[in-house]
Amino acid sequence: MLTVESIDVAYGRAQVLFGLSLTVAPGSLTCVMGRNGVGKTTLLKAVMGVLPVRSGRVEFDGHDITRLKTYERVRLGLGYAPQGHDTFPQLTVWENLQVVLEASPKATKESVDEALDVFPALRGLLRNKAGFLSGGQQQQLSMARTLVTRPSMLLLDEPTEGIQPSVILEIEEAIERLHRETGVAVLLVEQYLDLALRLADNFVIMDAGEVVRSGGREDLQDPSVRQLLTV
Ligand SMILES: Nc1ncnc2c1ncn2[C@@H]1O[C@H](COP(=O)(O)OP(=O)(O)OP(=O)(O)O)[C@@H](O)[C@H]1O
Repeated sequence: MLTVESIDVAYGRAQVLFGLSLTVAPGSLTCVMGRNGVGKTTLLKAVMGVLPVRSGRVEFDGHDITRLKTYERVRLGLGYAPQGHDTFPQLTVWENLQVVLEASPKATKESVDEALDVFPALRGLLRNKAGFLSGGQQQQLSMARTLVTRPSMLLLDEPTEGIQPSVILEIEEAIERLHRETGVAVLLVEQYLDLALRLADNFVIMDAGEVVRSGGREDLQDPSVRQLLTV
């Protein structure tokens, strides 16, 4: 469903991704792991079209999306919850969802309801301003907002980053539930090996802008994998 073929991505003169390739199968959950600064966020931004690729190709659901605008990729079924959750802090939870409902052709009142079914804790907070929510609640809102567009594939950038341990489990359960119940494919950037071990069907490990290891969940137990993730 998603094929990234040998992409190079740079910030000005600083190249960050070097001929990176990966595939994500329909309905699967693939975890992208690797030390800080290896290019995980850059990869997601390139897939979403937030950053241009210098060379290589990105294909989604049979479409060559390499040069498409971000909104066109969203229309094709890609959803993106960026690092640091990125909600509108002055708007209420309901208004945050409504923005997407108004802006996305595929969004309907039912898709808002379905998103809230995945994150039921948000139902009691609909009138609260997003800026006053806890980090964990904002993260849930960010993921719910993305679900409103009815994606067939969701890119999640470190949803557990900076979240207190008691809430991490809640977020993990929500990702598991949304993956299982909606069948959406997930490309998840995640630092916690334990969480990846519980959630991932497949994984890739990046180092210095390249994929250096990939495999199925069972391969994550391998000591050489742990070594690639240790600072
Ligand atoms: N806007 C930018 N301009 C220049 N360099 C950048 C920019 N954003 C990121 N970089 C650099 O690109 C490299 C990869 O960054 P990226 O955020 O993709 O890594 P990451 O693996 O997601 O790291 P982390 O786990 O810390 O989020 C880093 O060396 C970073 O300093």
